[in-house]
Amino acid sequence: KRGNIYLSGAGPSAWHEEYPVAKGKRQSPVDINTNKTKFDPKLAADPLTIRFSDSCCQSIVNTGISFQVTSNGAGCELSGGPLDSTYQFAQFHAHWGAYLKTTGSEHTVDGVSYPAELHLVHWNTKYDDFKDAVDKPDGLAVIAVFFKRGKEHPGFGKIQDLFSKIPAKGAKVNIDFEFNPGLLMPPDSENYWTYLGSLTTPPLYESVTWIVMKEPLEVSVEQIAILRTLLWETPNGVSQMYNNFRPPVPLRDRVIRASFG
Ligand SMILES: NS(=O)(=O)c1ccc(C(=O)NCc2ccccc2F)cc1
Ligand SMILES: [Zn+2]
Repeated sequence: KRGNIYLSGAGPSAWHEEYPVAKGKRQSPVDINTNKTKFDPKLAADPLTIRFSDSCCQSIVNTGISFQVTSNGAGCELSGGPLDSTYQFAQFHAHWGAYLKTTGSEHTVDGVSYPAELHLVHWNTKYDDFKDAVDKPDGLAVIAVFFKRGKEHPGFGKIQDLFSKIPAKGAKVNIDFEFNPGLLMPPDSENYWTYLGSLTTPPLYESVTWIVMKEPLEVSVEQIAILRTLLWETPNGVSQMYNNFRPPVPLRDRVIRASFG
């Protein structure tokens, strides 16, 4: 169906036709070549401060290209590290691959994909609101957490239990239990890479300071499979949602900094 940005036309490789910025200087995602990242002691000197609260997640919606847990941001703020101001949490969603495939994440590390990638989206509070911030060069900060197959993650499972309630694009339910997005941070969230990039879906605004956690979060193989039980529209009708990721694009004239040596 026309509406599916990954499956209509030639998919991500055709986005530049409608969104010329797709071939811009600070697009995302990128491959993180660990031989070319640069340790920046300033990132360690001013540690990233990630604050989440138990009461910040209001609802979960099927956006037609992922699930999205939306927050009013109360008590959920990000500052320090590469950031020059305070960013407020707005939502988290994910991107993933297909059954029995190793692809799925958007960022890759030394050319290697993870099966899925979580994005925790924050907006710069120097702007009035998310919509005002979304297209400014310093408007957004997104924490990316890779998922890897391992032990079950009961916390994420509580969110996945809601997937059956949002079967179609636009479907939305309230989250009536406490869920602290901090549960989705990897055990060690001091080690990260950071670079200036963009939204990874149209309109691809070059407004994101990316903070990519080095350590992946373990979830079970079943939980990776449950991501694909969400549904989306395709040219052949409604089907399981998968491969909702943009592959890496050229780094161009950027250096990815590391918070660790
Ligand atoms: N995958 S990601 O890089 O983390 C990403 C984060 C947020 C958006 C978004 O808010 N799009 C809707 C949107 C776009 C433009 C203006 C307002 C919007 F709500 C898109 C991609
Ligand atoms: Zn995303």
